[in-house]
Amino acid sequence: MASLPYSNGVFIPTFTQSIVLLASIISASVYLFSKALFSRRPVDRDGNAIPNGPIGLPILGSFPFLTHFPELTLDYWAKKFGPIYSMWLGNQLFVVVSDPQIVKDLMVTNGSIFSSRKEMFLKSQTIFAGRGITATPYNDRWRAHRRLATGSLNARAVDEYTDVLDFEATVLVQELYKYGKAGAAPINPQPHAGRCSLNNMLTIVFGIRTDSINHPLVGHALRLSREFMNCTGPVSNLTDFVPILQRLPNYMTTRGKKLHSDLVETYGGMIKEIEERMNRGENVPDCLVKNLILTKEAEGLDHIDMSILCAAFMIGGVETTASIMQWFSALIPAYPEIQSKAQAELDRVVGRNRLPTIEDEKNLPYIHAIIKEVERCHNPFWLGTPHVNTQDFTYRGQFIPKDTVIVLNTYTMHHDPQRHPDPQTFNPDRYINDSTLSSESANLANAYERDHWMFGVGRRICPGMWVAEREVWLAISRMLWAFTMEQIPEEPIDLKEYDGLSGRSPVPFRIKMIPRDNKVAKVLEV
Ligand code: HEM
Repeated sequence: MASLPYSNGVFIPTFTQSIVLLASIISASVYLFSKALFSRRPVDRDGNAIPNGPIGLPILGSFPFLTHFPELTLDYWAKKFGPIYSMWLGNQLFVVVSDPQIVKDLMVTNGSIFSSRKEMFLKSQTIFAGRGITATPYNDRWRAHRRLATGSLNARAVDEYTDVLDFEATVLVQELYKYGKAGAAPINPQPHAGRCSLNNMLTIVFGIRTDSINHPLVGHALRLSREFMNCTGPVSNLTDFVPILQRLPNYMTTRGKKLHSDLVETYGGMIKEIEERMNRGENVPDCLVKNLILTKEAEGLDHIDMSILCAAFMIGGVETTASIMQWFSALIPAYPEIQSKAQAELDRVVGRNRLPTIEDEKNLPYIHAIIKEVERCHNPFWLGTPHVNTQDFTYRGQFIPKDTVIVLNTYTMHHDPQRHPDPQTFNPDRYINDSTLSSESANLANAYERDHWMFGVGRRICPGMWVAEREVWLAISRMLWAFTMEQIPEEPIDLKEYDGLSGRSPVPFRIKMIPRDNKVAKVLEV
């Protein structure tokens, strides 16, 4: 019997044994990896495989490539793998769609299949506790919430509170004037834009507003929205895709639970106050919460449902519109010639004795174009809010199994050089002949003519887009009417970096907002 090569009880292989051992390990690894790979490329009954895409790492999939600026990685892969490709994040299959016609075919034409949501561990299960219109799967609960949301946000409802949006836009410009010391002091417009959006949502949802940027609710509500944006993101949390991590204590889960209780405490607390006032017979202004309280039995809503629905409004409706105003004010100081052109248009149509109003919008195509271009260049949700298909589906010979997460790759579509020549350049002229509202553009028959994809698509398209467009238009047209916005030479503005994971706004910056003439103080009454 051949003696075994032991030394002090430790196995020391000979050269030949080492080769055999190494070869066995390699072939076992190759076998396991290719088996995993094969099982990760499902096929339909006819043998059609899922769309091609990056291979990714074992267990993690493509997650490690998406941690910072994920939209740039998705864009890179779109160029490599084409307008529809797949990727795995942990155990979850994603299909990334980067072509308007494919988006339309899947999410609009087959909207009955592609309109659900994945109940992500952190966002849906932990923070929203299975409620909240944004994260709810395509079911009766979602339908009820969507009906309630649309009732408060559709075009007709928005007409009814345009005076609120108008008032808050004036307050915004007044505040920028005062805090910027009539152009003498540098100012960061971000918190002011945040309060403008916050007040609009507070009025629509709770029938209240804050009277100053120092009101405690301003800081608190903006912190909650920011925390939500920092905790969630369609491809940001490994916990969502590696189920074992969900059972282990971890920092993100703790943060998610804390955020859930803060949202319920804050917005649920405000709902209770309104209900108490209604029970005492006090006059409560018309608002979403009043409507929810009056219909909660008929709609089968409990306290957590109502709290999370209101939280979804306060999150979805504040950081987003504020973000567009913030990107605008971060970007526009670098383009004095665009400002001058916009101001010439405003002076011609509106004059210097009053602020622009929503009725002026149709006569101010260049302002309209500036806003669309800001939205194209700085969509706060580059990855949108992904949809999920509720049935297996084969599209152009590519299999998309049930429960796949479908990502609308808006970065690639917003930077398609065929649709937007020289796409990295900020150039409002590209929209000068597009007089549509985004809510109208979303319904164009030709998907390639849609202005941009910022509000999502299909049955889950943002129901807040009418209010958002009007609010943003009033704020931006008035800023342009009142101020020349200038960079501070020693404080360059970083437009590449951003804050937030799921919704993005510029990192803090300061500019000079110089009143254009002495009519500004007079019209603003400051
Ligand atoms: C610039 C502003 C806004 C942007 C960029 C934005 C973007 C989006 C996007 C991308 C979606 C997902 C659409 C999809 O699934 O395809 C969405 C959904 C939603 N948005 Fe907005 N939004 C904005 C303003 C608002 C406002 C002002 C509200 C008002 C409360 C709002 C409320 C909602 C709600 C409730 C949903 C969930 C819809 C559903 O899942 O059925 N959003 N939004």
